[in-house]
Amino acid sequence: MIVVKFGGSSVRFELPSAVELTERLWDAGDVVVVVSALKGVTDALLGLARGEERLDRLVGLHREHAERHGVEPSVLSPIFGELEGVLAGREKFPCGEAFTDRVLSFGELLSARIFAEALKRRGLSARIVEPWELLVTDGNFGDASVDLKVSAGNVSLVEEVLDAGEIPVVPGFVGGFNGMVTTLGRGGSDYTASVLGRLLGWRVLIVSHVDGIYTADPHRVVSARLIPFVSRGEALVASRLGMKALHEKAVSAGAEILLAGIRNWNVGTVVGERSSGIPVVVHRVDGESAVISVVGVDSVPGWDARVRWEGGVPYVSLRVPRARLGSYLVRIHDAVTGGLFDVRAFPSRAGGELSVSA
Ligand SMILES: Nc1ncnc2c1ncn2[C@@H]1O[C@H](COP(=O)(O)OP(=O)(O)O)[C@@H](O)[C@H]1O
Ligand SMILES: N[C@@H](CC(=O)OP(=O)(O)O)C(=O)O
Repeated sequence: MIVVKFGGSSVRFELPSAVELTERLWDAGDVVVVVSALKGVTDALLGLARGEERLDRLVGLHREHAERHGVEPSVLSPIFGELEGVLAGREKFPCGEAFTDRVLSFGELLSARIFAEALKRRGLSARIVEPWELLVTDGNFGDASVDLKVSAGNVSLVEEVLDAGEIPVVPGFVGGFNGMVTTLGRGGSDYTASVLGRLLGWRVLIVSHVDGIYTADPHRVVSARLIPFVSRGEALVASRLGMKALHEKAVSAGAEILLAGIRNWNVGTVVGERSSGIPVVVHRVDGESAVISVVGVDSVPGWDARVRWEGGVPYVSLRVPRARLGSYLVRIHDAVTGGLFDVRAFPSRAGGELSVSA
């Protein structure tokens, strides 16, 4: 039994693989699917809410995506009709933030519809579960937190779908508060999955373009290596300091999280009790400078930086010019991993011990 979450890159660029993985997991046991909006769509919806984006571009993008994957585009028409109504009725919302959140929620609603239809095309039964019915939030528009106690009472909405032999497809990133839609913060679909994992008592599989958590962003540091086990404390600090592979709130929700790549389905990292004791180099941009932090160490050889602690996890941070972020990342990564980190001493991925199964 597993909650599987597909990120924006996976649903936009690797939909057949995501659907096939879901089918394999479903063959092995119960599955709940959580999807993000197609990559780039949440930003486009933000533009739409601000009057800076055209609706027809979004309609075209989704219709084309549906068609490419054998899904009849007209299934999306009622959702676009609803979005048009929302855009025309801005004054009905109590505040601008409530309007924006409602508009943003359409990205996940559209991708869930396409995903559910794609599952049906493979002969599987699937049903969308309304996320605002399932996850009750604190009403903090744009960055809402889920009330776990209250939401626990709604898990039956997922169980009913499973009992009917159907795969529940839950649009991520969205919850509800007093009849209004609230979003859970950018990147918040991980959080949706983790909350569902916690409420159901199931493990969570986060599937994205990367196989797991690396010693640094693998798109920036070619020598970065996968870390098989990352403790919740380490993951929390790393995501808070800018590590993009996993949302901070997803870690806090407390479920055991497996991270896997969409192309090979290998589980590269497990986030839970265990730690591999390997540092993670993370970064975030802050205006004209960038802050590089190394999580899991109390010093960086050759750099004068003060150690800080959070939840028993040490880390050091260094501010560098933004324009030189790339070269600093490589230098710092190699300084902290070079001596202590013999790649051969660690399995390159936890997949050797753990396979993706429900
Ligand atoms: N330490 C890290 N380990 C793994 N990925 C990282 C790390 N730091 C940043 N990232 C970034 O996190 C992103 C997560 O994958 P992505 O495919 O963008 O997610 P999604 O499927 O949700 O769109 C990758 O683009 C990767 O470059
Ligand atoms: N679509 C939302 C939520 C999300 O989690 O997306 P992704 O899984 O693509 O990071 C966002 O862009 O913020």
